[in-house]
Amino acid sequence: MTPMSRLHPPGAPVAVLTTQPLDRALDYRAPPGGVQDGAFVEVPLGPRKVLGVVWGDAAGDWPVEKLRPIARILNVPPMGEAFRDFLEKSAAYTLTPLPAMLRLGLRAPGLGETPGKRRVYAIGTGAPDRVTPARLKVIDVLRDRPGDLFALSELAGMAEVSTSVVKGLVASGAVLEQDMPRDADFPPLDPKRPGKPLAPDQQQAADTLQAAIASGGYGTTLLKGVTGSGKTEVYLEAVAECLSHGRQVLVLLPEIALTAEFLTRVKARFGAHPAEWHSGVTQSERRRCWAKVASGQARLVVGARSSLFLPFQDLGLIVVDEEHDTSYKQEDGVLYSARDMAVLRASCEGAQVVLATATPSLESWANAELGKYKRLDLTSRFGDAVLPKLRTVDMRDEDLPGGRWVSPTLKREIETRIIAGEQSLIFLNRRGYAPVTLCRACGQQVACHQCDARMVEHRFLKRLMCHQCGETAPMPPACPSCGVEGKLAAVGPGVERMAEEVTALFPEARIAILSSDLFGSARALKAKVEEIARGGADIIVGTQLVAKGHNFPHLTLVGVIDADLGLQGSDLRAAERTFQLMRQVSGRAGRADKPGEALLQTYQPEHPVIRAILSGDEESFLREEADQRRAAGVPPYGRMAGIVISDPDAATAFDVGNALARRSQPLESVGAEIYGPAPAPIARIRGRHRVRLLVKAPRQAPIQPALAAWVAQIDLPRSTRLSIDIDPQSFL
Ligand SMILES: Nc1ncnc2c1ncn2[C@@H]1O[C@H](COP(=O)(O)OP(=O)(O)OP(=O)(O)O)[C@@H](O)[C@H]1O
Ligand SMILES: [Zn+2]
Repeated sequence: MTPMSRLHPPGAPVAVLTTQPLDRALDYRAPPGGVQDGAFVEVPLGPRKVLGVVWGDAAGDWPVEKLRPIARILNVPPMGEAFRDFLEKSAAYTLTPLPAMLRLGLRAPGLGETPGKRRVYAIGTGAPDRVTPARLKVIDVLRDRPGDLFALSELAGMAEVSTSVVKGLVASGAVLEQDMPRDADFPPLDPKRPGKPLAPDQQQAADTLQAAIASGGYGTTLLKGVTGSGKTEVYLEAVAECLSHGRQVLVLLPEIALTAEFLTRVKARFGAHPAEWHSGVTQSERRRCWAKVASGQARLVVGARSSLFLPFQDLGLIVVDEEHDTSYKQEDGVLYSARDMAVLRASCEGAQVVLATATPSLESWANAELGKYKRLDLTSRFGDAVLPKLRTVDMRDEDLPGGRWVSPTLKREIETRIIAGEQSLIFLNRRGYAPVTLCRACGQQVACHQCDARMVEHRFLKRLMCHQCGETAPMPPACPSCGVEGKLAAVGPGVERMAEEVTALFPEARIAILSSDLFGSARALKAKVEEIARGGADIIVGTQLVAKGHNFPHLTLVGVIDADLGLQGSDLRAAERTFQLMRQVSGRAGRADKPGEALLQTYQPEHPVIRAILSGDEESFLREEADQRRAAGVPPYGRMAGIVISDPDAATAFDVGNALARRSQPLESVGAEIYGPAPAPIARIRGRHRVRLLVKAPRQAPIQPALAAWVAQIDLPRSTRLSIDIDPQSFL
C-alpha cells in the first residue's frame, strides 16, 4: 500500500519538481499552514511563477533562509505516492528527464485557475435571428456534443468560422455564453446492472479476471480471443468488479474512432457514459476529466495512451484493448510504449492489467509463455457467428491491365455481395492517391525538399504531401526537376485511387472511403463509422483505420489489395505486423449472422507468412517467430535501443555518431553491442540529417544506466539533437 503523504510544517525546506527543463527538483520553503507531499503548487522561478509538485524533502544544498517560499497551493488533491513513483520509474525506463515526464501528467488547461474565470459556450434555447452556413456549422458542432462546454476559440476552430460568428449567435440567444461553472460530476456508473449473459468460455474468463481483482494487488493477464469472440463483454465484467470495489478503471483504445461504439456499450452495461480523454474532447472536458480523476469522482476513463498520465487516486484496473496495436507507441517527444507503461503503472498502483487482443504482440505472448502474465483464451466467435474463410488470389494468374488493382476474382465477389445487399471492404494500407509521382520526361520522382522522402499525391486535398514532415505543396504544373509540362504521372495505388477504380467498376454502388487524413475532425469520422455500421455504404475503401476493432454487422467480404505490402523491408517485426494486420482486417467480415470471407491478393501465395495467415494457426506462427528472434538475440529475447543523432550538417551528425561508437566502454561493460553509425533509413527529415546507432543487449542487461553513462561522455554541438528510443518499434 502507498504510505501516507507527509505534511511538511510551515517554513520547512521541501523539493518542488516543476515542468521546466531543469535537471532536478528545486528547493523552496513550505508556506504558512505547511504543505503535503504531492501537493500541486505554484512557485516563483526567476521573474515568473510556474507549476510544480512537492517532491519530498529538500536536497538541502541551500541555506533554508535563502529559499523562496511556495507561492500558492492549488485547490487540487495532491498527487498520490504511487503516481509519483510511476513518473520516476517511467522516466528512468525511457531515459526521459523527470520534468518532461511530469509535463505529461499536467496536460489539463487552466489547472491553476479558479472556476468561474473562463468564458465558455454551449447550445442555447433561442433561434438565430438569421441563418447562414457559418452559423449552422457552429450549431452543428454544439448539437453534436450536447452538454459539452467550449472555449470561444475552440468552438470557432472546430466549426471553422471566425469568433465573431459565435458572438453573433450569442446575441440572438442561440448560443449560451456563461462563466465556467464548477466542473460537474460525472454521472454515477452502476456496476450492479446485469451484463449480457455470457457464453461458458466467456464466463470462465470473466470469473478469473474478477477473482484477480477481488484479491487485490498487481497482475497482468493476456486475454487472447479470436475476432468477434466477445472480449469486450468479458473485460466489462472485470470493469464491473473493479467499480464495485470502489476503485478507478482506465480503458485504453488505440483509435479515437473506436470510442463511440465503446461509449455506447458502457452506457448499456453501466447506465451512463464514462469520462473521456483523447484529442477529440474539448478543453473544458479535458479539464473536467483531469480534475474528477484527481478527486476520485470519475471512476471509469476511456482514453488514448496519454490517459496513462492522469492523476488517478486509486487505480484498480487498466485494460489495454488491441494491445498489439502499433499506435500505442508514442513516436514523438517522450518515446514510450503505452502498453508497457500500463503494466508499469499498474505495478506501482497495485492494479490489474488486461491486455486484450486477437493477435498478441510477440512481447506479450512471450511474457505469458514465461509465466509473467496469466493467459486466458476465447477460441470461437460469440453466438452463431463463425470466423471468416480466408483465401488468396494469386495475382500472377489474374488478367489485369496496368494501373488497375482489383482482380477479376475480387470483382466478382464484390458483385455477389452487392446483389445480396451485403457490404464489402477493400483494404489498402496506403494513404493518398498514389505513393509516387514520376516525371515521364526525366524519370525523376517528386521528392520533399526537406526530407529524404517522396511527395505523396493527395487528390482529395488537391496537394502533394510529405508523410514524414507533413509539408504540403500544390501539384506542380511542370516537373520540378526538368521543367517539362504535362508529364507528371501517378504511379502505384493509394486508397484514394482505389476508391476511383472501385467507383468505375461499380458506378451504382454507394462507396465510402475511410482514411485518417480525409476527416477534419474526430466527430466527422465517428459519424461516418456509425453511418457505415448502419448499412450506409455498399463498398468501404479503407486504410488500417478500418482494420481495428470495428463492428460492421453488414460486412461479409474483405478484399486485401496488396497482402505482400508489409512483407518487404528489413523491419524485424515485418512478419508479425503483416500477420496481425491481415488477421485483424479479415476479422471485420462476418461478425453477425451471415458468414464472412476474406480474399488476399498476393504475388507470393507460398510465402510462409501468407500461409500462416491462411492457416490461422497463431500459436505455431508465434512459436516459429519466437525461435527466430531468440536465435538472433532480438526483442523480446534481447534488449534494443535506437539512437538517432540529427543535425543540419551531415558530417557533424556522423562525427557525433563515430565518437559514440568509439567510446563504447559503458555499454560493453553490460554486454551490449553497438551497430553503426549509419545513415537512418530516412536519412533527412525537416532538413536535418539523421544518423543512427543500434544498441543490442542481452535481455537482463541494465541497459538504461549504461546508455546514460555512454551518451554523457559526449558534449553535443548546439545544433545537434540526440534521441534514445528504448524498445524501438519503428526503425526509421
Ligand atoms: N455474451 C454476449 N451476449 C450477446 N452478445 C455478445 C456477447 N458477447 C459478444 N457479443 C456480441 O458479439 C460481437 C463481438 O463482440 P466483441 O466486440 O466484444 O468482440 P471482440 O472479441 O472484442 O472482437 P474484436 O477483437 O474483433 O474487436 C458484438 O456485437 C457483441 O455485442
Ligand atoms: Zn518532408
